[in-house]
Amino acid sequence: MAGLIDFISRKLFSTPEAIKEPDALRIGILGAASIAPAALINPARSHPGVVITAVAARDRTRADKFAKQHGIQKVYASYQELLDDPSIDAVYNPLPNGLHYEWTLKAIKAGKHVLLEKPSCNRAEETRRVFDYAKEKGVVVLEAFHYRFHPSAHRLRQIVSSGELGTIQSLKGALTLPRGIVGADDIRYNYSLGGGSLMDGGTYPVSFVRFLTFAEPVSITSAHARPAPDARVDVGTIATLAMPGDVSATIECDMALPPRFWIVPRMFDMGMTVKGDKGEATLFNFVLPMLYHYITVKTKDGKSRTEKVYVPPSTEGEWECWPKAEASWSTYRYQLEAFVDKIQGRKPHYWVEADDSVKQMEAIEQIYAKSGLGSRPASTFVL
Ligand SMILES: NC(=O)C1=CN([C@@H]2O[C@H](COP(=O)(O)OP(=O)(O)OC[C@H]3O[C@@H](n4cnc5c(N)ncnc54)[C@H](OP(=O)(O)O)[C@@H]3O)[C@@H](O)[C@H]2O)C=CC1
Ligand SMILES: O=C1OC[C@@H](O)[C@H](O)[C@H]1O
Repeated sequence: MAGLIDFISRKLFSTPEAIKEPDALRIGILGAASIAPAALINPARSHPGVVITAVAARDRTRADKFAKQHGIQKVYASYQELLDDPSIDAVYNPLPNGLHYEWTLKAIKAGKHVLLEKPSCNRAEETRRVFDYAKEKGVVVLEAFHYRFHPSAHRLRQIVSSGELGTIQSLKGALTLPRGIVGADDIRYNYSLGGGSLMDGGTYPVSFVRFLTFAEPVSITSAHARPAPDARVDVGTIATLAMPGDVSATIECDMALPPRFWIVPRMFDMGMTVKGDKGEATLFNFVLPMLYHYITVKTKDGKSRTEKVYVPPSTEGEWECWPKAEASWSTYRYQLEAFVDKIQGRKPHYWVEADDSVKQMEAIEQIYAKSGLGSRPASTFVL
């Protein structure tokens, strides 16, 4: 999946290499993770204020190969060695979910800012501790919910908030992948590493529902998990969240949707539909909108329209502090812009606040509790 995203980003959305500023932020990567090129290395190329200077992997040969492939100068054979390098300002943590807590705390202890992959941790309590510690140490930590930095997500929220759809009644969002994309040995199927579909794709529709409604679930009405061979791991989950004001939100995630009627292959679904008493709006592909997306708005007076929002549609109102983006900017490029702005004391165009990340994990844990699978294991790491 990450390889596919990376290939498409490089082929279709590569942006010119920027001339780097002398005081560019030096970022190191913890792990030769598949998502790192798409989420950080490629976006960094066009950012004048960022240089990817180091990578660490548990295996030196793997780190060497990764560094050579991506033109990264320094290589470390352990994550701690990279954290001990005083020339590194910030780290990207794309480790398996169950290691996010430990290595983010260690990075903060080393005085590094952290771009932390989603989901922030296995448990809300761990997320809270991470952000409290970051505050104490005066460093920036950002949960990498990249889709939220792209203008398409904000445009849908603007439509919902404008009242055009009337009183909101329901939302339906998904991130489902057809069978064959995620291998059986993938970290996503490993319970002790924080695996599970809800922890993976499911975090997106949960996060987007919370973003669009400016609210937290009042309760979880229902949650059904389709178990993996390790029954503590969900291959897929479907849940209904009761949101304030009688709004019902259905979220679906799946890492291996079987073909329909055994033969008809399934498509990716990364959409969100919001229905109100005056109309409805759908954002097709809210997760990776840079590849392709559209927003359709249909109102009960018979009108309909389609919008595509690759760059901020205006320079006024809520768009005022958005960067001068190019249409080729990915969600990750927008996210990197905000991460650097925050560290360098500028106002980012959008930010995922600490409390938002904590509440996100609370919602994930509540859904797991309702499905009967329970939260992913708490980290045993003590700082
Ligand atoms: N924002 C986004 O769009 C996406 C985010 N993600 C998130 O990024 C993270 C990584 O995902 P992905 O890149 O697909 O995963 P990978 O399996 O490709 O990478 C995980 C990395 O973790 C390291 N690692 C450390 N300990 C272990 C262990 N015990 N078992 C396995 N790996 C270990 C490995 O590093 P080493 O090189 O040292 O061996 C590996 O490179 C997850 O949190 C996931 O949710 C994933 C995809 C998309
Ligand atoms: O963007 C994504 O889509 C597919 C998932 O497996 C991945 O972890 C997620 O971040």
